Amino acid sequence: MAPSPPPEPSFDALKPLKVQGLPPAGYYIPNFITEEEEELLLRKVAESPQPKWKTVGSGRRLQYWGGTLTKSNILVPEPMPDWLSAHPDIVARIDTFLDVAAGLPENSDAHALGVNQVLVNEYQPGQGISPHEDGPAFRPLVATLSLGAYTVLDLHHYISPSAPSPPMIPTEGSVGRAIAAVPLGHVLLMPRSLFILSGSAYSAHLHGIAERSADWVVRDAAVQSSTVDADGAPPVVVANAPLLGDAEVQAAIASDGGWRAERGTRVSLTFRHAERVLKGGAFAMVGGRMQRT
Ligand SMILES: O=C(O)CCC(=O)C(=O)O
Ligand SMILES: [Fe+2]
Repeated sequence: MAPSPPPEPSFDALKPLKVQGLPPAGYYIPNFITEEEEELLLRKVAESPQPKWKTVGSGRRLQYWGGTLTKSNILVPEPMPDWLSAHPDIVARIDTFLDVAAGLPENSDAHALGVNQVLVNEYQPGQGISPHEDGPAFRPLVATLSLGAYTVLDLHHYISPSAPSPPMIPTEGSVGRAIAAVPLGHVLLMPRSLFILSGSAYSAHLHGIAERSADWVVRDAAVQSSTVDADGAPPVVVANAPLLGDAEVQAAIASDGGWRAERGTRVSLTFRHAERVLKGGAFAMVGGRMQRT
C-alpha cells in the first residue's frame, strides 16, 4: 500500500519569508549557511570521486547522495556522507528548521521533510534545466541550497490544451501537457540561500532555469521593454526582491537601470524525501532479504 503523504504543513513561522506573488508556496531564506560552510561544501562536491558525477542535458553535471531511485521510484538508500550529515550537519539543520517552522514537537520521529536524498547540480554559465516537476516519487516539499553563484529560477504553469493558440514550450517528463511560454514568476537565488518549494508550487507547477549566461533583474513590469540587454538577457522581475537580505543588490534592482549580473559556476543541493524506500538498502537488491539481528 502506498504511504499516505502527511498533511501539508502551514509553516506559520515562515510567513515573513514567504515569497509573495508566487503560486503558493515558496520561502526564501538568505544566508542560511556561512561563507566557510559554503566553501567546505563546494570543496566536498568538487572532490567527489569521478563515478559520482553524471552528465545530463546540455552538459550540466549532477550527483546523488543518500541513494538513487529504481525504475519504480523506490529509493535504494545509501548512508549520507559526513559532509552532509555531520560536518556541517546540513541535513539535520534543514530538517530541524522545517520542523520548527511547521510547529512539529521537538525530537519527534516525524519530520516535515525528512531528507533522505540530496541531489547536487552543477551549472556552468549558459547551462540550465528545462521546466519540470520533480514528480510523485518525492514528498511535495523540497529545499534547495545555492552555492558559488546566483541564478534565476523560473516557475511555470501548465495551460489547457484547448486554450486559443496556446503558446507552448516542450515539456520534460510530463508528455503531452502544454506549458505556458511565459513563466509565472521568477526567484533570484543568491549564494548561501535556501529556497523552499512546497504544496502546489511543487506539485502543480513546474520549475526551471533558463540557459543564459547573464541576467537583468528589474523592479517592475513597467520598467520592462520587449528588448534584451547587451548580454542577451531579457528583463525579469523577481518575486523575492524584498527578501534578498542584500542591500546592494536590492538597491540596484530598485534603480532605473535594474541589476545586471553574469552567471558563474553554481552548485545547488536539493534536499528531498523519497516516499518509498527499499528495506535493507542496496544489499536487498543483490542478496535478497537482508537478515538483521
Ligand atoms: O538547481 C536548482 O536550483 C534546481 C534543480 C532542480 O530543480 C532539479 O534538479 O530537479
Ligand atoms: Fe527540480
